[in-house]
Amino acid sequence: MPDVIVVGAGSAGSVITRRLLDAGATVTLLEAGGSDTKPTIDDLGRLGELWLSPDDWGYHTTPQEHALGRRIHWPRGKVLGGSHSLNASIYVRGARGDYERWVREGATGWGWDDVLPVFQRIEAYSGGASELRGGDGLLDVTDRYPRNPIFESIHDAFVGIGVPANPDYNGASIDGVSWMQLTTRGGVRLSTWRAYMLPVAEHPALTVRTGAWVHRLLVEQGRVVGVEVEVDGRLEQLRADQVVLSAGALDTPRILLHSGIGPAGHLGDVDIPVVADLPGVGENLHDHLLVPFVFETTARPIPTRVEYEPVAMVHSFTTFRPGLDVPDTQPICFSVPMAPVGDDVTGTCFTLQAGLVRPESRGTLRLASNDPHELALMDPHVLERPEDVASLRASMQQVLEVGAHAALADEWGARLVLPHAADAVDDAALDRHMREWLTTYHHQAGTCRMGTDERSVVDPTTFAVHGLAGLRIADASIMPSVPSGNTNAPSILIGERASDVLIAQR
Ligand SMILES: Cc1cc2nc3c(=O)[nH]c(=O)nc-3n(C[C@H](O)[C@H](O)[C@H](O)COP(=O)(O)OP(=O)(O)OC[C@H]3O[C@@H](n4cnc5c(N)ncnc54)[C@H](O)[C@@H]3O)c2cc1C
Repeated sequence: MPDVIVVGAGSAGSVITRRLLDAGATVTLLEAGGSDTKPTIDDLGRLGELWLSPDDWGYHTTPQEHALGRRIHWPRGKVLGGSHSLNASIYVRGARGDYERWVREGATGWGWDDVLPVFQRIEAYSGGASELRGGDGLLDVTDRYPRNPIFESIHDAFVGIGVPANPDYNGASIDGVSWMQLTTRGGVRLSTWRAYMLPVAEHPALTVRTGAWVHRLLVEQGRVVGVEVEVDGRLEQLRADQVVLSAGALDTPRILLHSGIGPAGHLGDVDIPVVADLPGVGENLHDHLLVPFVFETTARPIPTRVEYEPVAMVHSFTTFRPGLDVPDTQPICFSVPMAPVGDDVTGTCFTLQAGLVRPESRGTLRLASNDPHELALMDPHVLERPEDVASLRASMQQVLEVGAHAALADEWGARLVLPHAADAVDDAALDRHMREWLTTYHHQAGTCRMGTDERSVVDPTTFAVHGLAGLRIADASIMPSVPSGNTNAPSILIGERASDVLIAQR
């Protein structure tokens, strides 16, 4: 019998598996997706080709009332490496205040001073080790890559409108405009699957099963004893001493609900017998949001992308909302159009995406039925809270100012083509654009949040699910609230800290 079953070979699950193997455990790693050997995975600039491909779960939200009733596509990695195999590989720890907020939200032991050494342990930072950065971790983090000149001008434009340049947003402060730090090696995507697991792929105590879709947990007398998994259309039962769910913010709660672990009322509605009445499972669903502004360059073309060149290199963190100690906005800039433009646009295009990263709106993930094959109902309630609209509006106004700065408008002849400048004249027009074009920033979190109150799901110290033995959860679902930056590094952090606990308790 294997010691541990880990469900999900994504950002967190790959880390946990490696650390457990190093500590002498026997591990079965179950991954619903397949191998990560495609060139589109290697090359960060081709990430868009992976969306709605077999490597993407291809999820969509329910119709969003405050986004003109649109269903928003939520790509999620269904492949070794998980979402780290189809993301932009931007490495952002988040702000000190994000983790202090986690503590206030009930995640005891997750303050900045607790997490900093773990971030350092993860990183092999191109800038080298310091009292704030790690130099010899398993994951390469680099800002040393050839820079496309359009990004030099975008960076200059941010500085030109008064945003401070920050040479290391993962250092003393997150604030300001920065060159992104990416998880690549030799220019090629480096997921945690590749960094942590490939070197031990032949380990005798490791079994990796791809195409293994876990439907539910096996629970006997309050103890999780294994999983039911679909492989090639057939159901199997696998047993272990411990099960770790690292299936991500959308699939971890889905597996729990199909196991009868969740709000009793909802489970009754979909005819699933209640194993544990945990009202917080599937609650607190939230995400970061983006709104694209596409500019055509009429004075000179953006140099053609070369192989492995990332299409995003610059981002910026600013706090607009009064009373916050962390940024509420993080615009992200692309050297390509990130939304369709009209036939009249013949030049090259870049995109400045306004970004909301301190959302207050909260939604739910629920089951449509007791059939594990059926899409879950994911309703993040985007833009329900007025604070979110205000922050996003401020970010939109900031990127319009950046686009109009001489570094772009004069040097490149940048002109707004989405929305057309004539359609971006007043608040009402910008509000329409926001709701029409809003997309995900891909940072869903919080659906099994850590805490000790009655609506929390996971104990912040042990990673155990309240009231159940034999089960741990370690992925983006346990974040009490999404940090003010991209969620990959915090998910890896969660994987590292969960493995510490599992190893200590063996
Ligand atoms: C398109 C995109 C771009 C992004 N860009 C960035 C970025 O640049 N920087 C950043 O910091 N963050 C980014 N993110 C977010 C970041 O990748 C995620 O927050 C992070 O990967 C989450 O890690 P996780 O371990 O929680 O889940 P995942 O990495 O998603 O891992 C979950 C794994 O579980 C598997 N799984 C799910 N259900 C089952 C099941 N029932 N049975 C078996 N296996 C299952 C999945 O296939 C997957 O491999 C992006 C995400 C996406 C989708």
